[in-house]
Amino acid sequence: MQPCEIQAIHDASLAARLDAAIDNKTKPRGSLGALEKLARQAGLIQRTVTPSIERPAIMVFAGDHGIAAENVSPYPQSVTWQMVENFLAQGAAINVFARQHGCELQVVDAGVNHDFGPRDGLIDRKIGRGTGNFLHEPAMSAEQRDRAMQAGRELVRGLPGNVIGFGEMGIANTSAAAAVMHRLTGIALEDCVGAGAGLEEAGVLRKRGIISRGLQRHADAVEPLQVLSAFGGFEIAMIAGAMLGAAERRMIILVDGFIVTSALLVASRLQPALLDYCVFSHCSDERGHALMLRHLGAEPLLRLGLRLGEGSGCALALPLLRSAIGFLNEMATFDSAGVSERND
Ligand SMILES: O=C(O)c1ccc[n+]([C@@H]2O[C@H](COP(=O)([O-])O)[C@@H](O)[C@H]2O)c1
Ligand SMILES: Cc1cc2nc[nH]c2cc1C
Repeated sequence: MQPCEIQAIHDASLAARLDAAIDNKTKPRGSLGALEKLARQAGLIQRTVTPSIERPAIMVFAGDHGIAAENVSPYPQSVTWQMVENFLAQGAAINVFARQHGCELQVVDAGVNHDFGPRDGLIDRKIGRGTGNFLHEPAMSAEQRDRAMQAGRELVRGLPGNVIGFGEMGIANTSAAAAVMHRLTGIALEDCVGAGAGLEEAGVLRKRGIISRGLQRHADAVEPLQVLSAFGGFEIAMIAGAMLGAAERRMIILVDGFIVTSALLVASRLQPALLDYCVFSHCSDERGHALMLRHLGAEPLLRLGLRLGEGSGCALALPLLRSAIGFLNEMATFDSAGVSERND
């Protein structure tokens, strides 16, 4: 990917003005909890005390994984393209939630093992027909990885709004994400590998054994970009690049579940200030997600036991972001409403 530099959002004087604006609202200080942090973050990202949400979008990136050949998922690989068809037909959970919450949805073929042909509503950025099986070869070449990241970055440049959520669809991508997590964080493999789309415990143990062999096969992959090409998916690489592109444009980034957060693990190693732009929509039920979030110092907004992907958590968190920005812009102050302030 071409060089990029993300600026930290810190600005002491704006932060002080935002804190004063938040504290002057007619409420006990701090009583809007996480919404206050969110309002402050939105203001710092947009460099204003009156942040706004304009044309929020969710981008769902789909890709297939060579490691699926090892039966690490309870579902066949064909579900990836079938779910893409479902997205295009407006029938998936993310279609419902995006509609409900006034959010545009874009579907990107990052590397599905299926020929869709030219299709209305499907953005074709196919890097290949699925990645290589990381048990035997790198998931992708450095050239494919860079092309995927650049494509993600450029897709975001074309968006009209200032809020973006990221989702994914890819059978076996929890195996890719678990390998990336283990290698980049050093967290024990058993804490990184979970049920994915619904394996029983015996299946999870088997999956862990396969990922462990893959990790040994690529023992030399240690730098973030090496780890991404050894184990990652085309959708994971494209999301990593798109996140960097979104932060370059100072957009608010909604982070979904386990796989999307693994893309952030990679991208934030390259540009740590990227984390300033991220809103962590939820903590997934996938085993490693809570630890992944803790590793990033992230506090998720929701804990709903979701483990779907598709960007579903982003759509569900969008109303909370609206409420945070809404209270900052619309609530009365102690002064304007004639309400008495604290005694001290
Ligand atoms: O977002 C999550 O936290 C999440 C957790 C578990 C599974 N998924 C979804 O399930 C698929 C991957 O599961 P698997 O078992 O095939 O690796 C993929 O399409 C993801 O969108 C998503
Ligand atoms: C049916 C199905 C839908 C999904 N959506 C995201 N990941 C998924 C995995 C499966 C198996």
